[in-house]
Amino acid sequence: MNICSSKFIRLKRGLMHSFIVSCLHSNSSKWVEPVGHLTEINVYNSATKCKVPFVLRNINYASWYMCGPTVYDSAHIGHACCYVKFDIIRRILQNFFNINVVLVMGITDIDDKIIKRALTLKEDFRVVSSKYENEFFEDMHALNVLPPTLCVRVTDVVPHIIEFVKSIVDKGLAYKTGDGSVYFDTAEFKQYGKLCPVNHEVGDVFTPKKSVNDFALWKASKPDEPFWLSPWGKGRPGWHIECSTIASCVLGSSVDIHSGGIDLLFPHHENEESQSCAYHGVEQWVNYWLHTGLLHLKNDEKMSKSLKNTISIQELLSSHSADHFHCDSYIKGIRGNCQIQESVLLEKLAYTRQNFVTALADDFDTAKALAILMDFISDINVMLQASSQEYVSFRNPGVIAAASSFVQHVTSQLGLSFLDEEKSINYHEDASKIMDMVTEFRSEVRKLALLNLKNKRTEANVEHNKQLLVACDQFRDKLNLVGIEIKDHGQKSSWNRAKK
Ligand SMILES: Nc1ncnc2c1ncn2[C@@H]1O[C@H](COP(=O)(O)OP(=O)(O)OP(=O)(O)O)[C@@H](O)[C@H]1O
Ligand SMILES: [Zn+2]
Repeated sequence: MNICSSKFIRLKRGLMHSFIVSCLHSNSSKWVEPVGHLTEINVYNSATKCKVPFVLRNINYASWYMCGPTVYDSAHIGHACCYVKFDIIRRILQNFFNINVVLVMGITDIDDKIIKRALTLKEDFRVVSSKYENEFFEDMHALNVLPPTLCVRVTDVVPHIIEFVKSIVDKGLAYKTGDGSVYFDTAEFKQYGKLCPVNHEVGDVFTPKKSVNDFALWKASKPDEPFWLSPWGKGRPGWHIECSTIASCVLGSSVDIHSGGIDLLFPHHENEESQSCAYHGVEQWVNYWLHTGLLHLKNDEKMSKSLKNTISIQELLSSHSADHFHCDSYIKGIRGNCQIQESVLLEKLAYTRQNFVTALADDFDTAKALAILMDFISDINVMLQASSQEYVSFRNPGVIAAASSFVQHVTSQLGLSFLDEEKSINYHEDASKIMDMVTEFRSEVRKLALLNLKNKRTEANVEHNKQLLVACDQFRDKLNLVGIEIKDHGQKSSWNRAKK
């Protein structure tokens, strides 16, 4: 079995040993439990800082908005970490709890960093952003991350953003400054500080903001910068308003899940929640805030494009390790003398099936679910490897096939690259058949040599048979060099892909 080790992930955020019905954190009082369909899942919500029951407003689907990348440079393994984790959660919702997920991703394709990069490269900002957007989705595809249901670029929704900002200004919750920018008035919006407690401090003399917490909804453009015409003059959207507008355009005034790396919790998500509640006139816009931990470097620095300390996704993919287990040769009958305890294995299979899903329902605890699965795999391997010297006449490949197909099914449902290398050989049926024939021919030669050695006819014969066995071993070693592992089991042999 090959499982991309990068996907053995810990999705636990903080210490969350048991489900706490009533959260002790003060934030819980600001969170309103949604009304609707109660699922079996409990989820850690950054809005409550504890696990809460996962309730869908509508049984037919879960609406999910995910902040996408700012496309001014190549994606790195920090992004891989973030999007792979959410991809696994999405697959768990879809494949283990039968929830129809509508996932919307916003792409920041206009921003200070993109403008700066475009100036350096002497390119139009659209050329830069579309290059890195395409590269991002190619990387995600290589990581087996499912594409979003809908992907929306900021530049596609600028008129909607202007309308969104105007509505907040009209409600008296945002103000225009002398340079033609518009700021959200955090002191005026009483719910500000839902995700992260804030002090309402006044602004400093160097900025036109009333409070340090106030943030730009609309930014006046500088000369030579890309701009859109608005009621406040030439400008472009602020960062936070993009996500609120895209998510609201597609998903409306209430969103089940909103996600991103933990670095986005404040101020990005705090600001998104505030301005969206202000725009829609609702108490709560997002019901469940999911955040993933960040990938740091040894010096504790966050891996990020702007710090230029990144490792590319391609580098990661070229060096992932693999594990193997050898059910196929037993099922096919090549490995005959394994000690398979059918009743023990069936009991273990039932236990694993049940506890695997129970772990996933507990805040998508993939670490625990995979530990349960790995335990099961190791039990199978122990039985497969415990070969007796005697030939075992009673074989039970059915139970091994059931165990193997369960493992393959759940790992593929999680999107893990299970049995990839073996699959790639199986896809090439010819290569697989050739290897079967090579192994069969070699075992036939070995068997004859071993039989003749046992009979010990003449000195010359013994020498001759020893040479045949040496030749068989040399052939095995050569195959190993090209990634094929031959294993001898008494008079029979099997083959599989060698460990990297
Ligand atoms: N090191 C990291 N570990 C985990 N997630 C990350 C990391 N860096 C970025 N992310 C997440 O990836 C998503 C896209 O982030 P973004 O494009 O802003 O990346 P970035 O590398 O942090 O860029 P910048 O340096 O320009 O801020 C966000 O949800 C963010 O939280
Ligand atoms: Zn966002």
